[in-house]
Amino acid sequence: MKLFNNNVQNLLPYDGEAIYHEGVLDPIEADKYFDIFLKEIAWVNDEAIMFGRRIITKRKVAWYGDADYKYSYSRIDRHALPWIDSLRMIKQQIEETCGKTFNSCLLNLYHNGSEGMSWHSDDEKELGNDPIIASLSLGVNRKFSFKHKQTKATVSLALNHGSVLLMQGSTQHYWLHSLPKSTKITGPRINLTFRNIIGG
Ligand SMILES: O=C(O)CCC(=O)C(=O)O
Ligand SMILES: [Fe+2]
Repeated sequence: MKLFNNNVQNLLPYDGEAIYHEGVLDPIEADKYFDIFLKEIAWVNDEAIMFGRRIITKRKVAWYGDADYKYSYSRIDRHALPWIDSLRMIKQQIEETCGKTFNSCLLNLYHNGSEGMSWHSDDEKELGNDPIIASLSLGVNRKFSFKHKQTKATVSLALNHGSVLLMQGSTQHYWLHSLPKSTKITGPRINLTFRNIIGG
């Protein structure tokens, strides 16, 4: 495991901080966690209400946390499951590496490039004013993009196997982010976003 302090560089030109750390997990460790999470996480298809209709996504999700937090987005209430050992271990490793603590984790499973995540900000009130989000990527490398809400400036990067992207400061106020779909991508990816739910 690498420490975070070397070569810290903000990818965003203004109005937020996004710091990318390659190789936080070495490939063998990252492979191990990918296999464990694929098997052990209680994956479910995500639901959202759009234009008054209930949509079921192909992407799978799961949400774990310290307590039975209620968290709402896309107009659906979700309840956190209690941590399992493998998640507790990786959470501790991420916390030590980035020097922050987290009380919940939202996981995403993208089976292939036909699944992605559209433009959004993680700005739900449960996350507090300037949320700190640590996003661990496992599996195939995928493109990730930011777009500024006013200037429309974009910043893109690859999120590689075993990397962590830290988003903090005013990022969620000013920037949207997305995981674009790509027909070229045939393999699966698991993403863990560690967050803090305030006053859950
Ligand atoms: O899969 C990713 O890297 C992005 C996930 C994301 O933005 C989210 O869960 O809010
Ligand atoms: Fe997000």
